[in-house]
Order: sequence, then C-alpha cells, then structure tokens
Amino acid sequence: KASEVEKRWTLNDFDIGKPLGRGKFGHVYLAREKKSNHIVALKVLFKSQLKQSQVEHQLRREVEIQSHLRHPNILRLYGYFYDQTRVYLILEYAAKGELYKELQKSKCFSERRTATYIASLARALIYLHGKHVIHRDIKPENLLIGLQGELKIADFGWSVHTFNRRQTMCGTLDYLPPEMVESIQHDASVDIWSLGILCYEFLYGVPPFEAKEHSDTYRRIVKVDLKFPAKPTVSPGAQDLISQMLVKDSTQRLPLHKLLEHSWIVQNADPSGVYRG
Ligand SMILES: CC(=O)N[C@H]1CCN(c2c(Cl)cnc3[nH]c(-c4cn(C)nc4C)nc23)C1
Repeated sequence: KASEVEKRWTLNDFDIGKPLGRGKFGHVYLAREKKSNHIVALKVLFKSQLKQSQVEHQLRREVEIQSHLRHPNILRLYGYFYDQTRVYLILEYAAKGELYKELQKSKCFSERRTATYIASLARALIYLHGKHVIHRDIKPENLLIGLQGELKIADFGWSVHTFNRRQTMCGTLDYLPPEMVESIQHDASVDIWSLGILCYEFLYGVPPFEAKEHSDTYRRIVKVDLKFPAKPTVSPGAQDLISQMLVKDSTQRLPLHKLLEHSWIVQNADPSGVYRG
C-alpha cells in the first residue's frame, strides 16, 4: 500500500523481539509493529560500517529495488528509516527461516522438493528480469522459507537495475551499440547460471564446481567441468536440465520460460509452487 512507503517509521513503532541472525552489516530482529501487531523482520545496519565499506549506494539501490517488488517468492521490503547511527529495513518475516540450514540438515533435497523450489525461483526471476532487475547473488544463503513452505529470494544487496546505465538515453535503445544491447541479455542470464548451480546443489548437497582451492574452483567454472556423481535418486532429466543451464555461452543458456516447460520440472514440481513434504 502506498501509505506503507510514504509513512515515516521510527523505532518506537515496533516492539523488538529475538535476534533472527546477523548479516554482514548488522543484525536482523523479529519485531512487531505496535498498531497493526504485524510481525516483521527488522534489519539493523550500522551507518559507520556502511560508510567504511562504501556500500551506502548499494544499500540505497537495494531499498529502491526491493521496495517496488511484489511477488510471492520475493521477500517484501515494506519500508525503512534511520536514526543518528543506524539504518533500519522493515522486511517481511519468513516464518520457516533460512533455506541453507534446511539443506545442511537434510544434506540434499528430493527431486520433487528441488523441482518445486527451482520452478518458483524461475517464476520470481522471470518477474525480476521483466522489470530489468537482475539479482546476481542467487545462493542458498539468500533464500528464506515462508509459512507455507514457499521460497523467498532475499538480500538484494547485489541486484542491479540493468537499465540504470542506459536510462541516460531517456529510455530509447536506438542509440545503443550491439555490445551494450547484448550485455542486457548477458546480465539476466547470470541468474540462469546461478539457478543451475542451485539445482545441482539441492540434488547433490554440494555445488558442481566445488574444490579445495579457489584457483581450482575458478578453473572448473571457466572450463564448465560439470560432472554428475552416480546417484540413484537423481534422474537423467535433472542432469539434462542442469546441463542446459550451465552453458559457458550466456546466450545459449536455457531461457527461464523454457525451464518451466522442461519435462523434469513438469513431472516433479508441485503446481502450487509449494513443497509440502
Ligand atoms: C543476511 C540476513 O539477513 N540473514 C538472515 C538473518 C535472518 N533474516 C530473516 C529475514 Cl531478513 C526475514 N525473515 C526471517 N525469518 C528468519 C527465521 C525464522 N526462523 C524460524 N528462523 C529464522 C532465522 N530469519 C529471517 C535473514
């Protein structure tokens, strides 16, 4: 609602509850807005830390982007406020917590759970890309689980609005050279690559190019050294989908709308987009 964004919030509007976790720049607390009794997650960031890490512009962009997004698989940002020393983000509370903890607990996910999550993330990315936003940081740590078991993409700290550089031409693409028009395509396809990594990690419990040394991981990524360990619970369809997403040439990666039509997704994803176990 428009009122939510324009309203001037202060700390006095909230009862602060237990800490939910800590991000790099501060903590996230369970909180309740006093008038509505609405439960939220209040992310508290220290201005001093933001300044010394020069991420104020990134935070402004995160707030600008996330506050305008409305999608069931994207964590809402209801508003923000600040005081002398801190910035506060009023975020949707995801009642079932962090996905990476679930993945650690169960080591890996079934094909049904994986396909359901991947399909819902693909729909969220289609929505994001449709608004010329790319997330650029899709990984288990940035995924939360809502009350019904639905996934929520959080932490838009690394997202960018791909047209911000190009808006200087006041919206027209006519004057852009091929490499800039192509890079708009390129930008969005980085999220397809990350979704492929995520699908692999959900099924095998580890990301595909993991190695002891960073230099080895780097080498395996640029070579797309993709191997599928023999695992009876992972079908050829899953390997086919992953192989179509982890393609070096970004223009050849499976488009997200095609992912939703892939037989392995159609056969395994729960149509409601929610994995009920
Ligand atoms: C970097 C960062 O913000 N990471 C996490 C911390 C908690 N935070 C949450 C955010 Cl931003 C929103 N909702 C959450 N729900 C939970 C949570 C729920 N349970 C049962 N356990 C937890 C934990 N955490 C959040 C995001």
